[in-house]
Parts: sequence; structure tokens; C-alpha cells
Amino acid sequence: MVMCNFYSVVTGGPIAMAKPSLVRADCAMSPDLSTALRRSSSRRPELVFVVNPKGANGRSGEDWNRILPYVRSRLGGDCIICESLTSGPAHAIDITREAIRQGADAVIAVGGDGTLHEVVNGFFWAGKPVKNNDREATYSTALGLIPLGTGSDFARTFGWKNDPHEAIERISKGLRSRVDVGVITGGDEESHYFINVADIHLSAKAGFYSAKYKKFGNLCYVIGALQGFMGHKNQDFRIKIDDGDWEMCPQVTAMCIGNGKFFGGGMKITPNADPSSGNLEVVTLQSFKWYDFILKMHKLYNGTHISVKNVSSRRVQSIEVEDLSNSGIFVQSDGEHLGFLPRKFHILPAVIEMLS
Ligand SMILES: Nc1ncnc2c1ncn2[C@@H]1O[C@H](COP(=O)(O)OP(=O)(O)OP(=O)(O)O)[C@@H](O)[C@H]1O
Repeated sequence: MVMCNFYSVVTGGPIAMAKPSLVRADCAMSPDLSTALRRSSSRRPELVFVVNPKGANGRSGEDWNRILPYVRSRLGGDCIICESLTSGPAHAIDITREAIRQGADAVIAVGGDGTLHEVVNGFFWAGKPVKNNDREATYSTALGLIPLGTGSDFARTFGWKNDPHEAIERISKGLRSRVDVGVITGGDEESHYFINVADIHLSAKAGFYSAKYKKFGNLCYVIGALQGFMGHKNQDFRIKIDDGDWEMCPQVTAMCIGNGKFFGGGMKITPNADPSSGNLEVVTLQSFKWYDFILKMHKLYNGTHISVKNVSSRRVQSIEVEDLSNSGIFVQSDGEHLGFLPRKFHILPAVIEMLS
């Protein structure tokens, strides 16, 4: 049944990558999915699975190998399934860009939030959505997800578990819904995209450290937080909401900008965020001391913290953030270290179709 055909994908973006190997396997697909993915062409639909073999400390790769036969049998029919293993950080961006340009019907991230983040970034290039090379094409490439990461926080917003069989069922239905994507600009770098949560200061610093301890599973977030606390100082920011006037935002502990609701391995940090709302939820923690986290931890996990003193929540379409101390305030997006303030965050409403 399987025809393997290795070929290289041409680098499409500004980041020079090792050439990805794309394994193409001819497989069948259910009529539902076939119809949903490819509405107006007789060509066979193509699904590209972008697999991070090192996700969740190597478990993502092992899980993928285990479920691949099921992928083939469940999505059996008349589609083409391409499997592309990432060779290192940022590789998924290039694979995705090339897959979209070549007319893939769906690019499916297989791994954690970091892999999903890279795949989402691959949907854009030079500040614009990547387009199919075939200008006559009447369909767009959908985003899919098989969550197999350590935290897999974006999936939690939809109530999806780290359960590949459940994910394959979802993909097999082929239903698409539009989701918003956040954009981060500034710092003299090109636009950067996030689909889940971008965050600033203590949480971003904790995330930076937790990435080094992924081998400990979800415990990495606790270790990262402890390390982040060392030498931490609340800082005064100034912010500009929806291109209005600058406002002072004193003694910020952490500022979280959510398109999805969860980060840090299940913390419901932006509980009112909804990836199809056309808005971002900004939750700001101010003047927190280390013991506030211990006292309020359960509220942070269940999303009731926004009614607590020194926590505020607002809905925005854009927010610009500067720190007044110039002390190198950490910024992360979807759990990936991005750099330091200043940055501007804004929403691109309904810009991607997601298999949901
Ligand atoms: N072949 C590879 N070798 C090493 N690192 C890789 C490789 N492919 C991707 N990566 C990097 O691995 C990082 C983590 O991957 P991923 O998010 O899938 O798993 P995770 O960190 O365990 O899950 P989560 O982000 O949900 O906690 C990503 O930032 C990605 O850049």
C-alpha cells in the first residue's frame, strides 16, 4: 500500500534550514474528508503531517510511529499522505511554507505547542499569508493538529487531549473552522505569529528556563518558575491599547496575551480568550510577590484569578508594550522564547482554517 518517495523541499523563507525529508505514502481517505478538504478539484487531496520526533522528550516520535498504521487505515481512501520529520528547531516553518506553495490541502502539526507554533509561522512569509503556487486553485490549506507535546496547551482550549486517535477522528471528519492568529512586531525583526498565548516578563522568563527541563515532563514548568523567580523584579511598563494613547502600567509581574486560554502545562491564564473571537485577552498580574503565586496557584489553574486583587483582564485587538527600565524584559510566544521588549501584539481575525 505504501509508496515511499523521498524528496527535498526547497527553502522558502529567510531562515536557512536543513533540507527536510518528506516521505510520501499513498493512502486512501474517507469521502467526507475528501469532500471537505478538496471542494472543487479532481486531484487527490494531500495531507502533510509535520512530525517533531523530539517533542515531549522523544515521546512524540515514538507515538507517531505507533499511530502511523492507524493514520493510514483510518484516513483510508483516495488521498496522499506525506510525512515530514523535522530535523531541528524552525524546520517545521519551511516544511509548511513549501507544502502550502505546492498545494497541500492540510498541514498537520504532530507534536507540542512549539511544533504547532512553527507550523503556524509557516502559514506566513514576509508579513503575508503563504499562497498556493497554482493561482487558479480555489481552496486554501487547512491547519491540523495531533497534540503529542509536553504541555499541548493550545489543544486544551478546545478540550482536546493528547490522544492521537481522537485527533485522527477529528481530522477524518474534515470540518474546518476559522481561527485568529496573533502577530508580534518590533525588535527590528520580521513579524512573528502565535496561535496560543504570548507573554511577557516573569512567565516568559520561567518559560525560557523550563524549556531546558522538558525531560522532566510537566515538572519542567515548576522548575522553570523557580529559576525565573531568582532575581525577579516587578517592572513599570507603558502600554498602548488599540492604537490609543500611552498608559502607565506599574509594577508588572507578568502580562499574558491570549488567543487560546492555557499556558505553562494547563494554567488557564487567559480564561476568556477564544481563538475565533477576533480579539486577544490581555491578563496583567501586578505587584505579585512569590507567595502570591502559592496562595493563588489554584485560581491560576482554574481561571478564576482574574477576579483577584492586582489582576486585570481586557479585550484588545492590539497592544504595544514598552518597559521603562530598559532591563531586558523577556517575551515568549506559544512557549517559545522570542526576545525582549518592546513589542507590539495584534490580532489577524479568522486568518487560518483549522481542522476542528
Ligand atoms: N528534530 C528536532 N530536534 C530537536 N528539536 C526539535 C526538532 N524538531 C523540532 N524541534 C524543536 O523542539 C521544540 C519542542 O517541540 P514541541 O513543542 O513539539 O514539544 P514539547 O516542547 O515537548 O511540547 P509543548 O511545547 O507542548 O510543551 C520546538 O521548539 C522545536 O523547535
